[in-house]
Amino acid sequence: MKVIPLRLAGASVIEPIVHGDQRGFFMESYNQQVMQDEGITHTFIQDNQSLSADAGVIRGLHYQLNPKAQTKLIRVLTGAIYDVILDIRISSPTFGQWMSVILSEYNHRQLLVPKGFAHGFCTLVPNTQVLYKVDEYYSPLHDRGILWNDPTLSIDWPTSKAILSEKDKQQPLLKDAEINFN
Ligand SMILES: Cc1cn([C@H]2C[C@H](O)[C@@H](COP(=O)(O)OP(=O)(O)O[C@H]3O[C@H](C)C(=O)[C@H](O)[C@H]3O)O2)c(=O)[nH]c1=O
Repeated sequence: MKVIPLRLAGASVIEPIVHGDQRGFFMESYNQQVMQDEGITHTFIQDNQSLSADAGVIRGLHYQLNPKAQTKLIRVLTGAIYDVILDIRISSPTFGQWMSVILSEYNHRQLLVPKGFAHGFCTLVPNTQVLYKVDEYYSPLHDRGILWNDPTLSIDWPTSKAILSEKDKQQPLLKDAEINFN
């Protein structure tokens, strides 16, 4: 497994070892000991899965407030996503900065998103299934979001049609969002 630190401190791309043969492939999509050996010591306690039926579905930008903030380990089972993370750690030198990574069933890449980041993705193909591990349970009371097309962020989402939940259509701008990350 290869861990590639990203320019937003704490975030990494993880590239698992893929064993291909004439049947297809096998990979250990998650191995706690291997992760710990790479310094990724989170204890993930919940697995999530979403299916997006169409390309252009945008889910996010979401986060949970402290003390229920979540580290997320994201991968794509089928399809492909343009995954976006936004640094919302108030004292971070990269506060308000975002970056994107393509995760797909073909590149097998995973994205480690630390606490203190808002997360979202845009599907690139129909029937995209995203799996992700989190190290804190879902807490609706602590669930927050930031508007996907906040003009101060100028996230260049790869879609002109943005299929959104009603909740995500009404998320606050970053300047109005409730944030409690140092
Ligand atoms: C996140 C979550 C949601 N739910 C319920 C709440 C709603 O009734 C339903 C759909 O939730 P939501 O619309 O928030 O799902 P997404 O828009 O896919 O949001 C997720 O995808 C973005 C990209 C993220 O990074 C977040 O982790 C997560 O919020 O599932 C649960 O029961 N447990 C959970 O852990």
